Amino acid sequence: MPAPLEDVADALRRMMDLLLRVDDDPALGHITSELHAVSDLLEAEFDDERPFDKMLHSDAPRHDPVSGVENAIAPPIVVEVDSDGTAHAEVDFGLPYQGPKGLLHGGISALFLDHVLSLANSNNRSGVDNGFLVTAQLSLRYHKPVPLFERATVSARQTSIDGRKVRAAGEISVGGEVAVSAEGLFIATRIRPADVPGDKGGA
Ligand SMILES: CCCCCCCC(=O)SCCNC(=O)CCNC(=O)[C@H](O)C(C)(C)COP(=O)(O)OP(=O)(O)OC[C@H]1O[C@@H](n2cnc3c(N)ncnc32)[C@H](O)[C@@H]1OP(=O)(O)O
Repeated sequence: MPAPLEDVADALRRMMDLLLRVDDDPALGHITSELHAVSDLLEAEFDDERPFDKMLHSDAPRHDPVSGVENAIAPPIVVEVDSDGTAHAEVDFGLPYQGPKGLLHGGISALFLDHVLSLANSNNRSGVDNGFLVTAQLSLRYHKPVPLFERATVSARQTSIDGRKVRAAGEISVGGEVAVSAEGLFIATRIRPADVPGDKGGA
């Protein structure tokens, strides 16, 4: 059963989508008041439960803007990793991710590719220094627009390990055709997870 915070994030996703479907209307003033009332309630009743510092260092995968089940910005996608190390996820991008009319925003493509390339690397770290693997370079090629409301596959695989430098490549495909391809260089930081108090996950 999903945790209550996941349910709340899901309700917020529904609302963000609906808000992009309505026209500007004075009647929305009522909705604004209702939303502020909900935020006031959150501030008053729950604000102290997860101190900001704790939130920054724990359970990062639950908060991130791509897979984070507690983050309404995330669809969220579920990334699976095959035995050969390929990471992949399926996603139907909706209106919150729109750039040109009916098409995916190019920056959103970069965000999702960065994330899935990163997971392809973090799931295959043998021989890599034990720092956080962070993106140092991300190069994208936009071959075709990605249509909204169609099943897209985001996939990635590690391509090389060279000391602290790890490379991965991937693509967003729709209908079996590559729409966006990416190559990324990830570097293991000198700071290690063990140096960060309370860290439970992340890049
Ligand atoms: C929950 C899932 C989370 C998913 C997270 C998705 C991934 C992310 O979003 S990570 C966040 C975005 N990225 C960042 O914030 C990174 C910011 N940059 C940094 O922290 C640093 O510049 C960092 C760590 C990349 C490199 O710094 P530093 O450790 O000092 O590197 P340094 O020792 O100088 O260089 C190491 C090697 O990398 C090379 N290098 C360093 N930076 C770059 C770069 N940007 N491009 C190419 N090469 C580089 C150097 O030339 C050097 O190569 P060599 O060993 O051959 O001489």
